[in-house]
Amino acid sequence: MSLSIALTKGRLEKQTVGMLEECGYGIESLKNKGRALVFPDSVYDIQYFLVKSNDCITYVEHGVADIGVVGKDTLLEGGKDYYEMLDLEIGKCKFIVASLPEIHLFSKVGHIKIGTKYPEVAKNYFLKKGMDVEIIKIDGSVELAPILGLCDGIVDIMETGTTLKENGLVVLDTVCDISARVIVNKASYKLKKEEVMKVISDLESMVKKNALSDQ
Ligand SMILES: Nc1ncnc2c1ncn2[C@@H]1O[C@H](COP(=O)(O)OP(=O)(O)OP(=O)(O)O)[C@@H](O)[C@H]1O
Ligand SMILES: O=P(O)(O)OC[C@H]1O[C@H](OP(=O)(O)OP(=O)(O)O)[C@H](O)[C@@H]1O
Repeated sequence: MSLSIALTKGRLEKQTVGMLEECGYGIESLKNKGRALVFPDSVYDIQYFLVKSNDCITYVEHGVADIGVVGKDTLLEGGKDYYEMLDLEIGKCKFIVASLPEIHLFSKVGHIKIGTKYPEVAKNYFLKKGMDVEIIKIDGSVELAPILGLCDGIVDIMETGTTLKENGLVVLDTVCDISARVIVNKASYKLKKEEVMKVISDLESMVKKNALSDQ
């Protein structure tokens, strides 16, 4: 049976394609892609498509993609109607809480405003802390918001820490680690189990191989 795999384009794309290639998948069309969005595998009966991270979940939940590769950040913020099968241990970064150093966010009295691209993650974090905050949704360059006074602090992704540092912000807490995950449509898991599990186990052996070579 044929498989459809949704890959998140952007930061995760190159490493995901690299892992598939190392597993022996025929991904030449993904490497020389131009403006195409759908790519046939030259070895297996698989088609890949490249989508934005939120859309990856949508395609998998609706069964248009049997399998998806997407960041844990997007999974924590989005829907839940899929199986999360594997941590690819690529695209590693973390969710952090940050602010300007002079804002004592956790001891601040009165109304607290938090800017973020990830309102669900931020809401759940502050709920667990027992803090009542106002969440302000921002679509990008989140570090700008506290500098301009839109909010007191942010919940955002940190990888190297350069963006925070260059904008004079300090990390106050880590919310959780993030990495790319493989998700599977629930019906595909039952109806195409053999094909789906082959992809998962091929990728899993690559994760193990990468972990060994990192030691
Ligand atoms: N420094 C980083 N900043 C953001 N995401 C990162 C970073 N490092 C790894 N990632 C992972 O890469 C995924 C894709 O990020 P990318 O910036 O390519 O797309 P995006 O979050 O949809 O943003 P955009 O809307 O700018 O395309 C994220 O969901 C996250 O899991
Ligand atoms: O710790 P660093 O290595 O500096 O990376 C973190 C930055 O990268 C992401 O932004 P992105 O480049 O995706 O742009 P955006 O803010 O427009 O989403 C994230 O939101 C931080 O701003």
